[in-house]
Amino acid sequence: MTLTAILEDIADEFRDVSERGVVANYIPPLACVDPTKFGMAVVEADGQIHTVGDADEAFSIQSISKIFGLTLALDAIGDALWTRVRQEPSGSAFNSIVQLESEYGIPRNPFINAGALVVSDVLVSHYGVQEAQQKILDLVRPLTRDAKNIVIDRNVALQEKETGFRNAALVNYMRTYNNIENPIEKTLELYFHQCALTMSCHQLAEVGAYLMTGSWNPITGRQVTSTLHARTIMALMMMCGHYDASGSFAIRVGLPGKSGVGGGILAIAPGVASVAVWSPGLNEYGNSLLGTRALERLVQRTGWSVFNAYHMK
Ligand SMILES: NC(=O)CC[C@H](N)C(=O)O
Repeated sequence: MTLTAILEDIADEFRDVSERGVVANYIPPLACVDPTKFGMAVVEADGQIHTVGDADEAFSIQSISKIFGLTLALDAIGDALWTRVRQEPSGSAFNSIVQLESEYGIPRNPFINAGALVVSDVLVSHYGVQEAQQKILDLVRPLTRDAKNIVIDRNVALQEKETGFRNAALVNYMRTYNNIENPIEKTLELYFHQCALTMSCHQLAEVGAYLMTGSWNPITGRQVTSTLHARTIMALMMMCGHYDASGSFAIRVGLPGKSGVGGGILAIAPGVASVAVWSPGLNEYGNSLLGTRALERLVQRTGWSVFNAYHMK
């Protein structure tokens, strides 16, 4: 069976499912997204792409953008980043504050909100708010064949700013431990704008393909980061990419993955495929309900889990 046929099977299976999770409602524009949307895109190692459903419709990638912020921060300051954020799973919700007090304002990892806010603060110190936003766009846009609607949605960023009290609390709290260097408004501004990156599954699978190859984009041949940074990012995706559901994602799907509250997930089969899925309804952990199930199905059909011993046969 071809990959395209497998994707069509998966989309067929989920088309009429009524239990689709709940769209994120704490960021007003995300609350209006149609929960029946479903798209999937797979880029293979040779750059070939397969898509199904709403794979060309742009959505808010939210926390998936933390991958790109982290890529830039590692390239900017290297290992110095790890003095300000750790490399360990948190076992708590994406927006949790509880560990910060007993751990002196040092977040567990760069994929929970507190950690991503530190990454944003690093980028603000290094580039300034405006230039850092441009750096993020300049990182992702050249990695896809068609980047014209990859934008930062200012309305999403603004509306999140107006309701983002929890993120403001996290930054303020870390500042009391001197783990935020800039005025909190600046760090938050970059964070909200980064989260408001908008692209389709088709584009996201192409943009993420530099992780699949271990550092370069298979479409353009362009080197994106170092192999060490790509490996670090994927290890963190495996351990922390789905917050307090990262363990069950690793068991069910077995691929490094990163979710966002817009309902997207980017998952990487190293050396094999870069996969993006979008279904806006979320489970209780804030990860796409059907997106996770679709990835689980894909791996059952292809054997792509990194924990499969099939390649040893
Ligand atoms: N998990 C997510 O996608 C969270 C991102 C969102 N912008 C927030 O900070 O709450």
